[in-house]
Amino acid sequence: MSVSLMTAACPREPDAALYLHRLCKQYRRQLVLKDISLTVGKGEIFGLLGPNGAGKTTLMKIVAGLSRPDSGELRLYGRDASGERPELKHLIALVPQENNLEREFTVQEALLAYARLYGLAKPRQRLERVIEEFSLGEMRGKQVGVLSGGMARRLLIARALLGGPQLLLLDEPTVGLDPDVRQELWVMIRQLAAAGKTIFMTTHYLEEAERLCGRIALLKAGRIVAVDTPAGLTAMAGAAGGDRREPTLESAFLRLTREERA
Ligand SMILES: Nc1ncnc2c1ncn2[C@@H]1O[C@H](COP(=O)(O)OP(=O)(O)OP(=O)(O)O)[C@@H](O)[C@H]1O
Repeated sequence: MSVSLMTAACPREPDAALYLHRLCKQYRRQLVLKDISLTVGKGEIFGLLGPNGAGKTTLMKIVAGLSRPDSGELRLYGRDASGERPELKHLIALVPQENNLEREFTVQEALLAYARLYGLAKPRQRLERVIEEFSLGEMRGKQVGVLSGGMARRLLIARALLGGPQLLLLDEPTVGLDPDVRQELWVMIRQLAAAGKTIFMTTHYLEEAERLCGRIALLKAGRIVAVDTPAGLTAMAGAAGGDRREPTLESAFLRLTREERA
């Protein structure tokens, strides 16, 4: 099957929350990201999918400003973000895959410490706002180390929102969580997007991507092989034929990301 790069209802660059053009990243001699071009509109829930080692976390880190691209363009809300960008610091927040909360702190202390570390104005006011929005009131005195996986994840997202970012980067937000908690987080993510936040997320759960994401980019060995809606990607797999079963996002994922191995 030949792979075409499809782009469904791609937002125009001036309106974009995130704009990437021919972005490349190399680690030692390995080219990890190759000519990544992508536009994510404001308020979108956009999924970045791909097999292990495809480059998802590397791309997340670059967008978050934790790593620099070697070449290419990166713009956030119309502003250049490929180099030093202190003025964009509060526009964007990354919720990492691993729980990096200080276990000895209480929920309240963890939030306050973060607000102070990032020099946020009115830290107590911000703290109270996220505690209310994330229903953390009963947990505020609890030690972080005793929180359930779901509560810790909720706290990580609340912490990321303290600075009022417009673009939220979620790296595998529901990994290791039970189905109930996962669904709770989906509701929360949808509410954030409905409130105007842009969500750029990675996940290995195709059902999650299908339920949450308006559009998905499939990354394979550092290259984007397709960008489309979940339905568009599924249809692409169906159109390729060769399989009598009903096409699914999973079959699309497997086809498109296994292509060159065949
Ligand atoms: N700091 C680093 N130094 C050298 N190579 C790295 C570094 N970080 C990542 N890589 C390599 O870059 C490639 C992409 O890794 P990355 O973690 O971005 O993939 P991923 O799609 O997030 O994978 P996963 O789904 O397993 O989390 C891999 O080959 C990895 O070994």
